[in-house]
Amino acid sequence: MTASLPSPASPLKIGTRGSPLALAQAHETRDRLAAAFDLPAEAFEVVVIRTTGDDAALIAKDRPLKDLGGKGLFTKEIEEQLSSGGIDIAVHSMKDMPVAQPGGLVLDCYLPREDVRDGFVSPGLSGWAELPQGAVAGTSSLRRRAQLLNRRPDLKVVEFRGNVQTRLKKLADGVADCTFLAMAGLNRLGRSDVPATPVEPEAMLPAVAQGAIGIERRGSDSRVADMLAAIHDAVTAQRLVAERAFLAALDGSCETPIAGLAELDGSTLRLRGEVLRPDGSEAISDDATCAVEDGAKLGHEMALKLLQQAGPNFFDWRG
Ligand SMILES: NCc1[nH]cc(CCC(=O)O)c1CC(=O)O
Repeated sequence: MTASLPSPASPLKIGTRGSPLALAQAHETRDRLAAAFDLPAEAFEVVVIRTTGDDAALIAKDRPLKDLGGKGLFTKEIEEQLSSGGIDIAVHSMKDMPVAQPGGLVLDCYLPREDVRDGFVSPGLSGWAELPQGAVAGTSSLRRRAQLLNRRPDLKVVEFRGNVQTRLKKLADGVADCTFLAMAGLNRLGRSDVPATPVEPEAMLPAVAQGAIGIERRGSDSRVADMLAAIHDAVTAQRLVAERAFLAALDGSCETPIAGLAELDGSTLRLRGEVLRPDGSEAISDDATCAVEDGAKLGHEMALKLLQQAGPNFFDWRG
């Protein structure tokens, strides 16, 4: 590499939200870059950026996140800092990222994907089949709510937000009988103490891009582009291309119950997708394969097929 590498005197600035999971992801990114270029950790500076979403979530603790504001609630300030040069890269959970980025910014570097599965958490139980009739599930995810009600219409779902600790406390206090947490988050936080049972994708298809970390950069910054290429995971990228094309064609903001998962078997890509009515009364799904390089096309076509099957008003219905 010809351009100069970061150093303790001139560190590469890594922007992130301040939650424990966001920090863990920023540190993983720093450690991978440091290892790839044989640099000390001090050649990087982790910059915590407070977002409108963080503030809104603090004020309106019991309201669904989707009611708190528009697109990119948790990324706006971070992307502003990236555009203006306050930071050099931004680390994100890809599950929370809109399908398109603001002009001048590029999001095409992914770290190796973690466990994609959701974890079912209910002290003493290993799956929702064991919950008694009418039990209460806590989740703020429209997807998980719709999927669970689709499989167990007798259950009641209540709004459940907050970090891992908060949610476990709510379970202990009896606010709900079970909750769901992404296995990826628990693993990245080293929380093997949390009694989470992984739910197989056949039972609950995960969110698009669940378990994947993406690193955003300025399109004009070729030094950073070269550095990120060294830690980029091509298989994760091929999977996310298909999943995000599926989401984009469905116009999936996080306000629609949508699930999608791509997996590779050699040069074959398998994509599974699901859309649901918010109340879980109906679920439409598809499962198809293609050559790895055709993932975007398959994602787009699968979305159109499901939209056609769903018909008008499918997503409008409020349960
Ligand atoms: N929307 C919150 C969010 N964004 C990413 C993760 C977990 C890590 C991941 O899926 O990459 C979580 C928490 C959760 O779903 O339990």
